[in-house]
Amino acid sequence: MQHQKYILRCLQLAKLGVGTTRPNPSVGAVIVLNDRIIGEGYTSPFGGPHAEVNAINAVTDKSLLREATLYVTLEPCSHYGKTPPCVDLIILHKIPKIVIGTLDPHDKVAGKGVKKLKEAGCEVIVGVLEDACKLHHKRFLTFHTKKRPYIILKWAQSIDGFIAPNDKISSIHHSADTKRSVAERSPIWITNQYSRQLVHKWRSQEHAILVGTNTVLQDNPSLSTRDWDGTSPIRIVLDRKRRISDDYAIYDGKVKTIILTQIKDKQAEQRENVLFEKIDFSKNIAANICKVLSEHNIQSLIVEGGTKTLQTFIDEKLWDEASVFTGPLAFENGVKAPILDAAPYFEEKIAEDTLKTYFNR
Ligand SMILES: NC(=O)C1=CN([C@@H]2O[C@H](COP(=O)(O)OP(=O)(O)OC[C@H]3O[C@@H](n4cnc5c(N)ncnc54)[C@H](OP(=O)(O)O)[C@@H]3O)[C@@H](O)[C@H]2O)C=CC1
Ligand SMILES: Nc1c(N[C@@H]2O[C@H](COP(=O)(O)O)[C@@H](O)[C@H]2O)[nH]c(=O)[nH]c1=O
Ligand SMILES: [Zn+2]
Repeated sequence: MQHQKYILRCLQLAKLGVGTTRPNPSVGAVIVLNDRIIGEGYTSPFGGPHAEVNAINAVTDKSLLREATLYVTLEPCSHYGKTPPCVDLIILHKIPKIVIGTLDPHDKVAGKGVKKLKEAGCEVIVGVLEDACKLHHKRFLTFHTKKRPYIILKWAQSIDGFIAPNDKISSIHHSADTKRSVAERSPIWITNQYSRQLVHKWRSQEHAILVGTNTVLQDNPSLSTRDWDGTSPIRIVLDRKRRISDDYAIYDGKVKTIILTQIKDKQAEQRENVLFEKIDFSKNIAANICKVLSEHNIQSLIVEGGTKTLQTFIDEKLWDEASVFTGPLAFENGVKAPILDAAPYFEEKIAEDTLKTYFNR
């Protein structure tokens, strides 16, 4: 129980760094002596010290470390990256006992951290609150074990199961939408301001965000985190036939944007912050998308629609988590929401909206 209590605290700390530490995982660490926390820390933004180093640095009287226990969500690193190995510092300070949530599958660690600690005479316990630690490190673990990003599907549907009303569809098929200029295009909001702010928080935690062509043409989304204090994810946009013109917000140059297309031309590639990647749209599109994203070292992806794009990931079984909002509006007709044959793990209310969370297990 004692071990669980401190790993839980490590997890609380680790959550504070999510979205800022890539490509490193956001790890949490606490140092305990006589059932009291004497130091704690979490991973600094990329290039900065790891959680264990921050926790050790937080202990003023370093002599106490010789009798203390270090708790950490992930196996301490044993290799030189931007910073020296954490195990060396642990050994240097003669910390006798290390309790680890879960092992690090990274090629350069994978058990070597534990081995080095044991060889130095430390007592090492692995696997305390392991499932919770694996869930917390889901992006990093998925990327290194499955060689693809962790994939989160997200959409908002009306009470009668549509993601947009019909008048939006009619204008998709007349791409020269004469009624609304590009600047005037926006989503029909189904969810309330609190749900939308939560989505911006989620965006700040993910490495990339993907939408389909029709979503861009209809909504002109910016896919930013403007309602949350955090970095906007890399924008990934499907545009097989290059139907999206330069005046859409995705081409504003503010965030790195990758257009997945069949048509690549040198001139288009010269836009600021925009990259074009060719993919095969004839089959296994979700897998082809994952392949390109992995090549860009993208560790996580939130797919925000529309239905065709989301259903592609569902049908190819390439998703890990889904967040589905249901708002109080009824549309009667329109773009039907994706079909997800799964039972929710959680259901909660956000004012009048309902949020269901699914895991693909
Ligand atoms: N409420 C919500 O949460 C959301 C609502 N929306 C709404 O949804 C509507 C758009 O949804 P939808 O029409 O489903 O469109 P999408 O945004 O999913 O775009 C579909 C287009 O993207 C390309 N594409 C996507 N997947 C594939 C695939 N598997 N194979 C080939 N091409 C693919 C195709 O472009 P091409 O034909 O050029 O090849 C296709 O026509 C809009 O009205 C928008 O407002 C959108 C997002 C979220
Ligand atoms: N309509 C709808 C959503 N729509 C999604 O949000 C995108 C627009 O985001 P932004 O770029 O921030 O304006 C839009 O293109 C679509 O992917 N999301 C929601 O949480 N609730 C909603 O009711
Ligand atoms: Zn480290």
